[in-house]
Amino acid sequence: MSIERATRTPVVETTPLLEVSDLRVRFRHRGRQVHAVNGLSYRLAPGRMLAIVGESGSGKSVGVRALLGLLPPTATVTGSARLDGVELVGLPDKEMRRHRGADIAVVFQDPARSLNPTMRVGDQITEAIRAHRDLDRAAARERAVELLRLVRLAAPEQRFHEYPHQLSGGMRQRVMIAIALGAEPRLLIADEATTSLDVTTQAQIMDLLLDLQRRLNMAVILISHDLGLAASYAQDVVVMYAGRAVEHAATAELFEHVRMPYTRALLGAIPTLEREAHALLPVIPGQPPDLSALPEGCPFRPRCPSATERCAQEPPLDEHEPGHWWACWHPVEEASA
Ligand SMILES: Nc1ncnc2c1ncn2[C@@H]1O[C@H](COP(=O)(O)OP(=O)(O)OP(=O)(O)O)[C@@H](O)[C@H]1O
Repeated sequence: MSIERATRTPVVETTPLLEVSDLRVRFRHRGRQVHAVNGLSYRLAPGRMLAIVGESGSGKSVGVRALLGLLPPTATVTGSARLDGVELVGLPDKEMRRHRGADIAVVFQDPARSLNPTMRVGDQITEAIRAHRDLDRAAARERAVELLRLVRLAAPEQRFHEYPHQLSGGMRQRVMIAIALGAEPRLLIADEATTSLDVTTQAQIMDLLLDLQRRLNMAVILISHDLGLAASYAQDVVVMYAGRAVEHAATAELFEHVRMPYTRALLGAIPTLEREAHALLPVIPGQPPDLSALPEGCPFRPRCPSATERCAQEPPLDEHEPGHWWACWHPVEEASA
């Protein structure tokens, strides 16, 4: 996909670009097995933004790092993640490196740590472009300036020659996005990419991501603990708990017709002031389960007000209503939702 095609009207396609099914990630850690991702399944169509939300430790990051081959050697990944039909799980390192950056790119939370402090930002973008595309240095540099313009960095020709410390946090994150776009990926993963930014800059970066997603018909996965951000920008939402998707639907459907008690607890746990400030770290009474000693049955059971004996058996993630999946024996009734 090229920038030249950027003005193309996005096509709403239903064939998934990414199909994750029964993804599992275990870590060997101090003689124990940490079950970080436990049968995660979801789909993402091209040109859509999917938010993956959940409390800290629910497996959001590990679940996407597994797609990128960015897990340490202590991790074992099983299940399936197909990107445009290509199976990513078990892909040899060399092939994974080819896909990473080229087909899937990622922007992390901390641009200061992701950028090389000793290199001019323009050179870093140029390098990223040349790693994936057969362009000579001059053409790649021209393209780098074009990308800086695309991510709406003011005075891109001048910024090209600057070092990361000369830029603000928001500008650095724009540079990271430019680097991620260098190879024209089909899928961009933003892993808490705006969390360290102030509210105004956060909104600007999110507007930029949304605009790029639409103009380039790119799929975006937004990993966030901020439900307000997910509700404002994403078209689809996956709610994760203890390494599983527990509810999945289009955003409006999910927030208007919450069915999973965990999602409702997440929503209910957001204090109003924080909701307005978009600084959302929901607090639900009780603790998430120990991932090295997961309980039998529904993992939310010990914290769930609706739990019964039936919950000792794990509920499957089923499509109970068209486009709305949940994993619960006792879904929230419409009236009380
Ligand atoms: N290298 C590792 N070895 C052992 N356990 C790990 C490792 N990396 C992650 N984990 C565990 O996997 C679980 C899921 O982590 P993950 O980072 O995906 O959570 P998250 O939902 O993204 O949370 P946060 O919002 O805090 O980043 C956590 O309990 C974490 O401690």
